[in-house]
Amino acid sequence: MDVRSPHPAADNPPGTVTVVMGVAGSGKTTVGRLLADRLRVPYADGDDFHPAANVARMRAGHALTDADRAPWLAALGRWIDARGATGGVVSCSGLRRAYRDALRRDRPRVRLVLLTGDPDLLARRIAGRRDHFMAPAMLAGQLATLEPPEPDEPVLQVDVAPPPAVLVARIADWLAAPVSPPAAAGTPPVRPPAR
Ligand SMILES: Nc1ncnc2c1ncn2[C@@H]1O[C@H](COP(=O)(O)OP(=O)(O)OP(=O)(O)O)[C@@H](O)[C@H]1O
Ligand SMILES: O=C(O)[C@H](O)[C@@H](O)[C@H](O)[C@H](O)CO
Repeated sequence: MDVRSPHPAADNPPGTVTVVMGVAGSGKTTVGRLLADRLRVPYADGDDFHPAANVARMRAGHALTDADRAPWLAALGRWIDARGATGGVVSCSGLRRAYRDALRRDRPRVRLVLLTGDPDLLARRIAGRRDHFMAPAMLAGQLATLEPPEPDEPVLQVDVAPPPAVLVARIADWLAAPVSPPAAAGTPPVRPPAR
C-alpha cells in the first residue's frame, strides 16, 4: 500500500490538469489512473471522448485524421476547463504538436507528459491486451503520426520500460517541482564563463 501523503496543495495548485499522452499501448490509461489516485484528483480516459464515428473508424483499423480528432480535442478541452476546482488527470494521445498546443493554449494549469517506449515493447503490450478497439496493427500508424515534442514545448517525456509505480513517482516529482518558463524547457543549462 502506498502510505505517502499526497503532494502539498502548494506544489500541485488547484486546477492543475495533467494530460498523459503517448501512442496506443504506451500506458496512458494505466499510468493516468494511478497518477490520479496518487494526486487524489478525478481521472478521465481520452478514449471515452470520441464520437462514435471515430471509434468505428479505429475498430475498422483506420487511423484518425485531423478533422476526426477536432471534436475529440474540443471535448477533452471542455473536460479540462470544468476541472478548475479539483484539477485532474486525463489521457490523450497528443500525437501532433498542433493537438498539444490546442490542449494547453490559454490553460496555464495544464501540464503535459508524453509516455515513450521502444516500439517492440509497445507492440508486445498491445498484443497482451484484450477487449480494446485499437488493433495491434495500428501502432505503426500512431508512431508515424507522432511528432516528438520540440525544445520549446513544456513536455515531460518518460520512457515506459519501468513498472507503472515508478513512472507515476517520476511524474509526481516533476509536477511538484516549480514550473520553469516554457521557453527554457529542453534548452541546455547556461554555463558560467571559463576563467
Ligand atoms: N509501465 C508498464 N509496465 C508494464 N506493463 C504496462 C505498463 N504500462 C502499461 N502496461 C500494460 O500495457 C498495456 C497497454 O497499456 P494501456 O492500455 O494503459 O495503454 P494506453 O496508452 O492507454 O493504450 P490506448 O491508447 O490504446 O488506450 C496494458 O495491458 C497495461 O497493463
Ligand atoms: O489516433 C489517436 O489520436 C488515438 O488513437 C486516440 O484517438 C485514441 O483515443 C487512443 O490512443 C486509442 O487507444
